[in-house]
Amino acid sequence: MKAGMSLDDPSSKRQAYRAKKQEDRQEMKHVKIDTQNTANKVDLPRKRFYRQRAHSNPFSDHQLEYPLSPGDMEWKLLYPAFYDESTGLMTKQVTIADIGCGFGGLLVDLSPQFPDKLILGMEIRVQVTNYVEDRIIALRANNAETSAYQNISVLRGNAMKFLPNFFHKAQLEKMFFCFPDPHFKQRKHKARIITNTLLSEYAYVLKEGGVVYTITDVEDLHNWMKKHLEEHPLFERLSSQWEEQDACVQIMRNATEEGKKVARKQGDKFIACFKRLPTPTII
Ligand SMILES: C[S@@+](CC[C@H](N)C(=O)[O-])C[C@H]1O[C@@H](n2cnc3c(N)ncnc32)[C@H](O)[C@@H]1O
Repeated sequence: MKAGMSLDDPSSKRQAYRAKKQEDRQEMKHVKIDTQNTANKVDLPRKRFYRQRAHSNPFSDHQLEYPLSPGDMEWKLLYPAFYDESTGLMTKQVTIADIGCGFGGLLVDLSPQFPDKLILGMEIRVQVTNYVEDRIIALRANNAETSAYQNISVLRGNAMKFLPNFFHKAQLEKMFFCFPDPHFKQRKHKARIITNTLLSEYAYVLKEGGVVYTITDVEDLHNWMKKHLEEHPLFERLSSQWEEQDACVQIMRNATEEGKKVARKQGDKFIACFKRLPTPTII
């Protein structure tokens, strides 16, 4: 705690809470959960201690850590239960990405739906990423006997800059863009997470037949995302019948914190899903 602060001061309470959580996080973040030890219950993190400005500029030079190439990424630190010590290799690779995962609601709900898939949230804001890490630590520790939530993890990253550093070509099966920042003003549109150039990068890391999921409560942003995806030669819109039968669409509608906020206000939710088309052969 900083000198001159008292514990009655809400900001010092937050500092103390964060410092304690930071300590626990360092200790437990990369730990392989002992499935026999079900005694170590961990409190779920409290969101109010992780408040941060609503927006982080994706063009700023944040101090971000990222691997030089996907082969350099130490995934065993994020998914220790999927690391085979005898071979020194991961038994699975990440195939589902939640881009701008916020407080992690989608990750938590997707986890039991896809127990055999590794799911990664990428989030640019530090405190929000810390919250999700602490949430996953608590869920793993509190469900040690079933080994639940071992398949989800989060990392702090700028998805608009470094995706190909993390993922090989055609590695991903699904990418979620749930309630992305709308950047309403025209001069800010270039900061939107779906643009022509970025779509080519997303197409690179997605496998053929993979799916881009989008949902927003802002109609203008929905039209923008739809237009850019429709115009891109490597994506094709999936039908509303397809959306109706897809389990992820149902989860995405209700799981995320933003989605819940919109539901409370009885706002609209606009959904559009697109399939990654085969890359044409150049003759
Ligand atoms: C409006 S919130 C939605 C969060 C979550 N998907 C949900 O539905 O509750 C958008 C999130 O995207 C994150 N974000 C914005 N730009 C990003 C970027 N370039 N890379 C990673 N995360 C980003 C923001 O920090 C924020 O948490």
